[in-house]
Amino acid sequence: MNILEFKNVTKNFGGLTAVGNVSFEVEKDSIFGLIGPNGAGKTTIFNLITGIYKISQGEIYFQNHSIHGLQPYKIAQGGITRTFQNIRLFKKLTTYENILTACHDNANYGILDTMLRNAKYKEQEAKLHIKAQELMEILGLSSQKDIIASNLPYGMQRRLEIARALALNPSLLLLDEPAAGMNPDETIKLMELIKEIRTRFGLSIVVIEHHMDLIMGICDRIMVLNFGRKLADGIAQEIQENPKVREAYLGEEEEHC
Ligand SMILES: Nc1ncnc2c1ncn2[C@@H]1O[C@H](COP(=O)(O)OP(=O)(O)OP(=O)(O)O)[C@@H](O)[C@H]1O
Repeated sequence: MNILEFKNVTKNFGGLTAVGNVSFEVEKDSIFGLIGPNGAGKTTIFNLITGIYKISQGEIYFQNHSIHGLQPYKIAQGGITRTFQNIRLFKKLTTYENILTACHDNANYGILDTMLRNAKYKEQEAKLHIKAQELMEILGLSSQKDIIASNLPYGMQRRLEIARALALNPSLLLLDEPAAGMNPDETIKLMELIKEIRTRFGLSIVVIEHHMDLIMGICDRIMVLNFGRKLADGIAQEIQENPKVREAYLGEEEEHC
């Protein structure tokens, strides 16, 4: 069963086609990799899925329902959350406060409950704190609990962003270059973490990455974009052996890795 389907999706910015007639499917519970050279259209695909950009042509289905025209907050509430290439955190809040704030998006008490500090409020608050604590532990952030986000090492900030995205209980998680700025050791640990959260939370994941080891090591399927067009898709071995991909992307990237 597919959790996400792109059917002939195009996104134009004036005369520029950032994504041109792209179709692909993401199978439920899988990790799907999105790769391609700079400017290939990868982040535009995330912005189309999350409703930040409106598609010019085609259709996007999430759990078999079109998400065309839905506001970003509706799409997030429906179960798609993401991290960003440029980390977005509450920089002056601590690690714990950042996670707890995200958990509060799921709170279902009203202003009156908050003012009265009644049983409903207290019960919900206790649950949110338990959840924030759990996420902090799973993401390996417990020792950084009271550290202000902007003072965290870069790799920890990326983990914190993932924790915040998970706080919204997604069924599809979009990770935009989660290993950017990480050293090889941090990248290997992140690979293990992504696999673990997929299993633990029963998630499907789409990941954009330039680190080929990470993509090839964790993805069930990979799609390669080049100049907004789909160049190839398949399992890691098929992608690695595809001469068009090697020419357009891998050869160039191997030099950087
Ligand atoms: N809001 C926008 N307005 C105009 N052009 C845009 C906009 N967003 C993206 N583009 C253009 O669309 C193309 C694809 O950009 P996109 O950011 O999706 O690439 P990418 O594959 O994510 O690149 P990178 O690996 O560098 O992040 C680029 O030419 C970019 O300049």
